Order: sequence, then structure tokens, then C-alpha cells
Amino acid sequence: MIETNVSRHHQTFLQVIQSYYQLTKPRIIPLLLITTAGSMWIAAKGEVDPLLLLVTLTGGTLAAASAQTINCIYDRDIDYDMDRTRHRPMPSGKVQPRDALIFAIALAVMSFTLLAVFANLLAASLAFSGIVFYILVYTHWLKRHSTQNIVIGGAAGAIPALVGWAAVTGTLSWAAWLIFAIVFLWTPPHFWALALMIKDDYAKVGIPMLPVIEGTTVTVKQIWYYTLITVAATLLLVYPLHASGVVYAAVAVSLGILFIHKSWRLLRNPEDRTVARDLFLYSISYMMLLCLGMVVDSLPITHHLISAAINLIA
Ligand code: HEM
Ligand SMILES: CC(C)=CCC/C(C)=C/CC/C(C)=C/COP(=O)(O)OP(=O)(O)O
Repeated sequence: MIETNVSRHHQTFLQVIQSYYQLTKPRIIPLLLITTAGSMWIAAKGEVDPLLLLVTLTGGTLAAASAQTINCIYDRDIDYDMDRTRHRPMPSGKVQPRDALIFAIALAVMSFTLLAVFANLLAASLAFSGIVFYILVYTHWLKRHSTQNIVIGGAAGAIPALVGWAAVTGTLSWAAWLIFAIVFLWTPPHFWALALMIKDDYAKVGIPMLPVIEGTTVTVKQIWYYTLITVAATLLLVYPLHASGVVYAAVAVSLGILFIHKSWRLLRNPEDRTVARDLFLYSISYMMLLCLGMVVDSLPITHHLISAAINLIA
């Protein structure tokens, strides 16, 4: 295991704060929150209580930060061996495992308390189960042992959508599970496109990511199937669930066509890393804009504008 090779005495207070911030893998959290927000807006039929929104997004941030911090502690050995992750606070010795664990527990406790007190127990429990699932099922059990690690483990990343719905309604519905399924199905194209680019890194440390074990051809085929199913799933929100309307439908179809196009290009050019990179970057914009589409579609003003347009035409 890796121990400190950077003396903490040499770090300024600001550098210490920065190290703890980096432990939470902060660049991923905004998209997790956007899926939470999309779910909240549909659940609240366009009228979300701003205080509840603030509480839920803060609780979600704390939970995701806790999960990522524990992941950083657990994976510090392999993170040290990979070029991409060597600079992280744990392998570079900027934070000690014990301190990071205390930080992660504090984040988890704050998340649970905030959500339980100001949202509800279901939202709090779901966020907590996200932490447990990500650590036990993904990080501990699957990441180092199965090519399906990110498929099954990806469920953790889809939990924030359930948290959002639960925070608004205190329960879960078909639409909530569908948004969960959309994020779940989107994760393999999102991650495997990236894994195609960095598979040598994962191979070096013996992580059985699909491109490492099964090769590029199998991976791009899997990406292709998951892309098709993801796009199909996004449309179920319009029909048969009727949870979203025409604005969302237009957004989902347009974004979906582009997603399929980019995934098809990768299927045709499996060895081209630029194409894989393009799909990975697009996957992020795709999820962001899709959720934005959910929000805009649910707003009362959107409904008024559509009614006005229909009246004008009729
Ligand atoms: C098990 C599931 C997932 C795995 C294994 C995974 C893995 C990764 C990895 C390795 C990166 C590169 C980050 C880096 O270089 O440090 C990344 C980037 C990213 N992921 Fe995922 N991801 C997963 C699910 C998700 C989910 C559910 C979301 C949000 C809904 C998400 C959002 C992002 C974003 C926004 C980035 C870009 C961060 C940046 O700008 O550097 N990921 N992902
Ligand atoms: C509700 C709740 C708490 C949800 C948390 C879910 C969560 C933290 C999802 C993020 C998934 C993710 C970015 C994995 C990175 O994989 P990795 O750590 O294997 O990547 P690496 O190779 O960069 O270390």
C-alpha cells in the first residue's frame, strides 16, 4: 500500500483544502446533480420548491463526495500505478487514508442528516445506499473482478435520479425508475468509450475493463447496443408514461440521433481513438442536455407557450 511521500508540513492550508476537494472527484458531481434536478422537475410537474432543490442537491453532493473519497482510499494502490490517476491526493500522499476516511464518514453523516431532516427518509436512505453500492458492489466486488463492473456498478451513478424523485414525492414511481434506467443504460457507452482510450492504463494494473479483456471489437458492439437501448428508453418517458411532453420528445430524438450516429461511427472505426473520444465527450453533453430538456419541458411556461401556439394554429 502507498503511504505518504509528501510531507503535510509542506502544504499550505489552501493546498490541504484543495487536496480534500480533489478526493471527491468534483468534476463528475455536477452531472450527477443535473440528473437529480431533471428527475425533481418532472416529479414536481415543473414547480420545484427552491429550498427542497437546494437541500437535495447539497445532500446529493455530500453523498457523491463521500462515495468518491472512499473509492479514492480503496483504489490508492492502482491509482498510484496509473499515469492518469497518480497525481490524486491519496497516491501522491497529500492526504492520509485515516484522515480521508474521517472526511468521508463526516460527508455521509451530513448527507443523510440533511436529506432525512429537510427532505425525507426515503431520499436520505437512497443516497446512503448509493454510497454503499458504489463502494461494496462496484469498487470492492466488481471493479477488479468482472468485465461487467461498470454495467452493474453503474447503478450507483443512476441512484441520484431516484433521490431527486423521492425528495419531491416521498415515493418512487415508474417514471423515476425509467430515469434511473436511462442513466444506467447510458453508463456503458459513456465509460467504455473512455476505456477504449485508456485501456493500456487499466491493463497495466490488472483491472478487467471490457476493452482490456474482450478487445475493441466486442466493446464497440456493446457500446452500439447500449446506445440504441438508451435512446429507446428515453422515449418511453413520453410514451407510454406521459411523464414528459413534446419539448422533451424533440430534445430526446435530436440528441438520440446524434448519439446513435457517433456510436455508429465508432462501430465502423473501432481503433480510432479520436472517434472514441468524441463519443465520450458527447455522452456527457447528451446526458446534460437530455436532463435540461426534462426540466424545460416540465415548466408551466412551456405548457402555456405550447397551448398558445396550438391556439394560434387552430
Ligand atoms: C460506474 C460508472 C462510471 C464509471 C466507471 C465512470 C468513469 C469515468 C472516468 C474514469 C472518467 C474520467 C475521469 C478522470 O479522468 O478522472 C469519467 C468522466 C466523467 N464522468 Fe463518468 N463514470 C461513470 C458514471 C458516470 C455517471 C453516472 C455520471 C453522471 C451522471 C458521470 C459523469 C462523468 C463526467 C461529467 C465526466 C467528465 C469529468 C471531467 O470533465 O473530467 N459518470 N467517468
Ligand atoms: C447517490 C450516490 C452517492 C451516488 C454516487 C455514485 C457515483 C459516485 C458515481 C460516479 C461513478 C464514477 C464516476 C465512477 C468512476 O469510476 P472509477 O472510480 O473506477 O474511476 P477511476 O478509474 O477514475 O478511478
